Amino acid sequence: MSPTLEHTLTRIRGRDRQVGDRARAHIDTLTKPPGSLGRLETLAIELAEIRSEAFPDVTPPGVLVFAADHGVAAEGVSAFPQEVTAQMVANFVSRGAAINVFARQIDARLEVIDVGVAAELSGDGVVHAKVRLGTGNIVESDAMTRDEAVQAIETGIGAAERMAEAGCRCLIVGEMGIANTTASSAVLAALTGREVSAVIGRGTGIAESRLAHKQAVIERAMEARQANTDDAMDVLCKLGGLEIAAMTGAYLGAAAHRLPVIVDGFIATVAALVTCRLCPAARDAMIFGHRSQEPGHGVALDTLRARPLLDLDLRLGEGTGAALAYPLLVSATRMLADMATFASAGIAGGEAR
Ligand SMILES: O=C(O)c1ccc[n+]([C@@H]2O[C@H](COP(=O)([O-])O)[C@@H](O)[C@H]2O)c1
Ligand SMILES: Cc1cc2nc[nH]c2cc1C
Repeated sequence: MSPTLEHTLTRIRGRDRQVGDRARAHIDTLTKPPGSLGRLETLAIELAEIRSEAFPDVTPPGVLVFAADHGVAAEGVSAFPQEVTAQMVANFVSRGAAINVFARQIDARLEVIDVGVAAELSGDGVVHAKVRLGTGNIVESDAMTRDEAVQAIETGIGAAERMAEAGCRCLIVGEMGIANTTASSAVLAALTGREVSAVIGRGTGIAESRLAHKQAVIERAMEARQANTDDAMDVLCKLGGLEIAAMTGAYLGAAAHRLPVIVDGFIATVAALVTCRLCPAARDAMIFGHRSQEPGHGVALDTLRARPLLDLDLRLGEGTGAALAYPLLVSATRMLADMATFASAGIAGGEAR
């Protein structure tokens, strides 16, 4: 049994600033001009604060990929058919997807979790936690009920908990779901009050000429669903997705376990925004891996006051951008733990000290 959402929310504390101060003081004794390692220094301090350890360790990492389908795919909002979600899950299982390659590169434990793929999947290599066969088409009905959203969130919490119990010290969270940029844009527009035109993009690569159709679909869905924009849970249920809900749970579970969690691209960041509206303290465990090409990602990042580590023009999802950013976290912790100090190396301090 996964821990409940209610219980997990009570366990989330913010960062440990005292430990951060100790890490900062130590960094200022290391053999380099003060501040010269720039954002690697702030990253090391953030990791110390999240882990509540002056010398944090982020190895080994764990990768969670949540897969689900979206009824709104029927409106022709993606460049790919819905079956691709299930087909990509099979690709994750046979270890051929980009996230498999990058997860191997960083020696990560990887779990693929079916929270709502619109096909019966069987066999090993997938965690079977299907809540339903895809969401409702948000133009016609709510995406899911509140009970279904809570079930998906608790699946995410349970997955983060398994990674913590397996000894993972950092989490990477990704997703797969045809049409999920449509659901994510709808959630983002509802939660920020921004125009739909400011938060949409080409997703898997729809033609520029189909963007107006995608915008109209989202506007119709928002008009029909009338979500309470002050209630992130209502927005998630009416306009969101099962993998978005599960990612929300994984972020909450990570925060409850003091696991730094690297947020991936557009969909993952919209899930991070839902998470922070449900539990503002969960923001403290998040490190933002990269800036996706999807235009709405900038809006989501700005809303969360987040500055991602990388900007590589990615727009894949699966957790790939987060996995690519992970080695920087390792470098930050190694810098903190392994560099010589001015005193130990017998090097004269400069004026700036
Ligand atoms: O992570 C991103 O920023 C990102 C941007 C565009 C597309 N994606 C991926 O593409 C799929 C959604 O695109 P679409 O066009 O079907 O809505 C889904 O499987 C995502 O993982 C992911
Ligand atoms: C092939 C393919 C791989 C993906 N991985 C994440 N989203 C995806 C969408 C498509 C279409």
